[in-house]
Amino acid sequence: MLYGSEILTAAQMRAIESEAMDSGEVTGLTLMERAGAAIAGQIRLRWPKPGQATVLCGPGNNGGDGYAIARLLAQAGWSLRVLGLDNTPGANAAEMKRRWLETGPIAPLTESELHDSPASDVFIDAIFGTGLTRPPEGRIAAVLHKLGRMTGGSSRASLVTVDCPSGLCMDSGRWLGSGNGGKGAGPVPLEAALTVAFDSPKPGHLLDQGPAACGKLVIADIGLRRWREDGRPPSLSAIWPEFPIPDRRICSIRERARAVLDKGISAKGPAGHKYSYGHALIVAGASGHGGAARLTARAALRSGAGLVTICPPHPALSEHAGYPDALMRRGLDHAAGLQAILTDPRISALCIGPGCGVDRAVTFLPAVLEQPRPCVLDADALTALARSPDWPRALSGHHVLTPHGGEFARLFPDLAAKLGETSARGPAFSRVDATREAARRCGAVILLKGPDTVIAAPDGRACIHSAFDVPWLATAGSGDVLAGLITGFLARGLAPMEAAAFGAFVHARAARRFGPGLIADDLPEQLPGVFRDLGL
Ligand SMILES: NC(=O)C1=CN([C@@H]2O[C@H](COP(=O)(O)OP(=O)(O)OC[C@H]3O[C@@H](n4cnc5c(N)ncnc54)[C@H](OP(=O)(O)O)[C@@H]3O)[C@@H](O)[C@H]2O)[C@H](O)CC1
Ligand SMILES: [K+]
Repeated sequence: MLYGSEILTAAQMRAIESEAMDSGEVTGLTLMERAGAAIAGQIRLRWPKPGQATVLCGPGNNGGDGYAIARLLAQAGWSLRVLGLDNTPGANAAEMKRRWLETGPIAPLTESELHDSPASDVFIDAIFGTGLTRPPEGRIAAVLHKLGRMTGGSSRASLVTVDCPSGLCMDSGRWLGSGNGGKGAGPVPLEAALTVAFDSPKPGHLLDQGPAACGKLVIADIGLRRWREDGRPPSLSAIWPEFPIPDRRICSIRERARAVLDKGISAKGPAGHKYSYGHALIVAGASGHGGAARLTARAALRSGAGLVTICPPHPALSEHAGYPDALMRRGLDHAAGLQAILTDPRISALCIGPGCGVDRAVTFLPAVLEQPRPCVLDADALTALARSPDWPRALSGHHVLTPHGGEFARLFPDLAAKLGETSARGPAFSRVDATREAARRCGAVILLKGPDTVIAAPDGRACIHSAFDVPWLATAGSGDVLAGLITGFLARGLAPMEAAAFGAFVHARAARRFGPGLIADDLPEQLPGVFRDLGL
C-alpha cells in the first residue's frame, strides 16, 4: 500500500488522546500546553514582529487551546484581545482560562464585541475543533459569520485556526448545516491562512471544502506518537504533495514508491524482457474517438508496461497509425474476437472505457468481466456498467473503477444523494464514506476522481490523494491518462489498490512537474522525469 501519512478521524484522535492520558505518562493539561505552544510558535514564525491578535475561544478544549495561545503570545510581547464564553469548561480548559485571566480580561464572545475589536494582525479561531457535534447556531453562528466576513477574501491572510476552521466537520471536510459545496444555512465558510492541527491530519483537512477552508495546513507533534503507533496498519492514509510530519513511519513517498514497484511481480531489473513487465490491452472505440484511448495507451506504455496493444474496430485501425510506434494495434470487432486475443496468457491487464463508446462497451463488458485479469473500467464502460442489471455481482477485487462524480452518481445514486444532503449532525457523510461503501458493495477497488481523489478497497482500506495544488490537471483527457497509468501498473503486477493509488500519485506529479498550460498529451511525456525524480 502506498502511504503518504496516516489520517485519523476525530474519534480515533480522541481515543489516542485518552489512551495517552490514561497511561499516566502525560496529562491533558500538558497536551493542551503543547498544542497552544505549537500554534503560538507557528504564528510567531510567520509574524516575527509582535502585533495585535484577537483570540476567539469556544466552550471546550479548542477554546482551552485558545486561552493558552493568548497567554503565550502575550508573553512574547503581543497585544491580545480575548473573546470567550461565560461558561465553566472541562478542567484543562478551565485551568487555561484561569491562567489567561491572570494576564488579561475576557470579553464576551459576541458579534458586536468582535466588531469592536481593534484592528488585528491575526484572528485566532479557537471556537470548535474535533468536538463539533452540530451546526453552529445563534450567537456563535453570528460570530463565525462576522469572522468570515472580516477575514475572508483579500484579508484571509489574517485568520489562523486551531485544529480546524470552526463549523467544518473534521471527518468530512463539509460545513455542518450546509449542503454540498458549502451552500446552505451554515455560517459564512471561513477561509484561513493557516490551520495548525495536532498529531495527524484528519479527513476533513483534505476532503471537500476542507483544503480551501484550512489554507496552509501544519501538523504539530504534541507527543502522541507512541500511542498512535500501536502496530496496526492505518485504515486511512493520505498522499499529498507536502509531508509535514517527518517522523512518520509512512512518510517517505520515494521509499514507498520504490517498495510498491519492487513488490510488483515485474519490477524492472537487468534480467527482464518485455514480457516480464506485462502486456496491457486497451479496448478502443470507433473512428473519430481514437484520441482518448490513445492517451490511455500512451500512459500505459510510459508507466513501464512491456507491451501495450490498442484494439479499435478494424475500420478505425488506420486512425491509430503513427506516434507512438511502440504501440501495437489490433482490430477487434466482436466479443468472440476478444476472447480469442485473451487466450494469450501474457496479456496481464485490460482497460475498457476511454473513447470506447457506450454501445461498444455494452458489447464487450461481459467478455471483459468474466475473465480473471486485472481490469480498469473507466468512462463509457462505467456508463455501460450502470445500465446492466445487478452489475455489482459481476465485479470483484481485480477490477478498478475510476468514476468522476457524475459516473459515481450513475452507479451509486443513493451514495451520491447522501453526499449532497445537508448534515444536521456530525460527522457528516464523507467522500471517504461513500467510496468505501461503494467498494464494499461491488467488491472492486473504486477511485473517485476529484482534487480530493479517494481510493477504497472492498476490505475497507482507503486513501485520499490530494491534488488541490494542481488545478490545471482538470483538463480534457486527463482521466484517460490516469486510466492508462493504472492499467500499466496493473500489467506490471501491482495489486489493484496499489496500482490505483500509485497511478493517482504519479498522475498529479506529472501535472505538477509540467505546470499550468498542461494538456493531457503532456502528461505521459512527463513520466520519465517523474520516475527519475522518484529515483525509480
Ligand atoms: N487531539 C488532541 O490530542 C488534543 C486536542 N486538543 C484540543 O481539543 C479539541 C477538542 O476538544 P473538545 O472539548 O472535545 O471539543 P471542542 O472544543 O471542539 O468543542 C466541544 C464543546 O463544544 C460543544 N459544541 C459542539 N458543537 C456545538 C455547537 N454547534 N454549538 C454549540 N456548542 C457546541 C460541545 O457541547 P456538546 O453539547 O456537544 O457536548 C462541547 O462543549 C481539539 O480540537 C483540540 O483543539 C487539546 O487541547 C490538546 C490535545
Ligand atoms: K477552531
